[in-house]
Formats: sequence, C-alpha cells, structure tokens
Amino acid sequence: MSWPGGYGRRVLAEVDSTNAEAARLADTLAGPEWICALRQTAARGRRGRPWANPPGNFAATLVFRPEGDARQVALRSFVAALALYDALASLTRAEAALSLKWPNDVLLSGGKVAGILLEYPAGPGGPLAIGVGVNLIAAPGAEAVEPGAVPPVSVLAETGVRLSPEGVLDALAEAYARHEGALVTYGFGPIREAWLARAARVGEVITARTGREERRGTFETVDDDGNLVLKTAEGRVRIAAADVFF
Ligand SMILES: O=C(O)CCCC[C@@H]1SC[C@@H]2NC(=O)N[C@@H]21
Repeated sequence: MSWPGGYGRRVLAEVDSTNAEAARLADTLAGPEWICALRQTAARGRRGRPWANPPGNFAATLVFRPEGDARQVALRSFVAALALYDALASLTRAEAALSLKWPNDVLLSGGKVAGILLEYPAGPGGPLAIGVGVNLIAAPGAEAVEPGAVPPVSVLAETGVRLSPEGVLDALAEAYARHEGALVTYGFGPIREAWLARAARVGEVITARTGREERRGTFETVDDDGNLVLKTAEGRVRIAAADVFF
C-alpha cells in the first residue's frame, strides 16, 4: 500500500522486534516501508539493552536505502527524532512539554517518552533500519534504567491523551517523509537548526558517557556531522556516540 512520500506500511499483530523483521524483509522490499507491530516480544534498545514494549505502546521500523554517503545516512537519526517530535506535538498538543535529547531521544516533561535505534541490517552501505519506540500508555519504572538516566514516562500519564499506535504511525510517516525530503533537498543545515531549536539543555553542563570514558562539559551545539560538541575544562570536544546524562 502506498503512503505519504511513497512509503509502504504494514501493521503486524506481534513480532519479536520490528528492527529484526526489517532486517529479514530488507532485501524483498520494493521501496521504503514502515513495519509497525502492536506487540514485540524481544524489542531491543540502544547499546544492546532490552526495550520494554507492552501492548498499547508504539513500535515501528522504517527500512529503506537512504541517499547519500555514510555521514549523510547516519544523520537520519536527527531526521527521525525531529519527525517524532513533530508527530507527538501535533497529536498531543503538548509541544511546550516536548524536547529532544542528543542523539535521538524524545523527552516529555523531562522524561524519556521515546527512543530511536538505527541499525544497518546488512552492514554499512546497505539498507537502514530506523526503529522507533514510544511509551504511549505505559513506561517502565525508574529502576529499569541506569542510575542518573532520564526517567521513562508515558504520553498518557504526562498529558492524559490516549494515542493509538496506528494514529502515531500516520503522523510519523507523514512527518518523516517531509523531513527526509528536506534533508535530501537542502542538506543537514535546516534539520540541524530545527533539532537544536527543540533540544534540551543547550548551554548547560551535561555528561556524555561512552563505553570508555566520561566527559563533562557545557553542551554548546551539534556540529555539521551530528557530533555532540562539549566545552570541557580541557577544551572543546566532539563526541560521535555516547549516552548523555543531565
Ligand atoms: O534504546 C533506545 O532508546 C532505543 C529504543 C528503540 C526501540 C524501538 S521499538 C521499535 C524498534 N524495534 C526494536 O526492537 N527496537 C526499536
């Protein structure tokens, strides 16, 4: 079935992980496709963490072959976060409570309401799978996340709005296609500006933890490659991948 921006979509009753399903289907698809599941039994998060996905929450993966070199492909992380922010803002009317956390979390009232997982099922240069999970009606307890991490929240608990996964898919597919078009036409500049305008804690001291080290500094900006730019006691550092703590 064709969808805004020419994207296909399928909604599954249950799957292990929509990212895993995207990997299995990637070579068979004629074009970009959203794979949504009403229930996941083995959803995964960033850095190999499990992702809690009770029925009623949103889970979907967009799988496609993006235009551009490896750097531009990775910037889809920001496109997806921006699209998800826009979709949730329009559906909840709670835009003032929404913000973005580098690299691609969506926050609601300061808590993590959604996460995004980018994977390359066939390795770099192949299709890209962008997995999106949103706590629509339920969120794990604070004990489920690392000490100091932003606590999980749900759309329902924070706004009183009950959203359906299908409704979120409609809004997200439309917003993603719009921002993807902007990236391809105008480059990362407008996406970066829009992302920064919605970003949490710009100008404040934050901590970025990579597997190897911890850097603490003032969150200055995101650069043209999507790196987090921190002003630290040792000077300005650019960080490509990390978990951020406030
Ligand atoms: O750790 C994160 O913040 C990213 C979470 C991504 C979860 C989504 S749910 C849909 C898709 N399928 C998965 O198995 N994971 C992603």
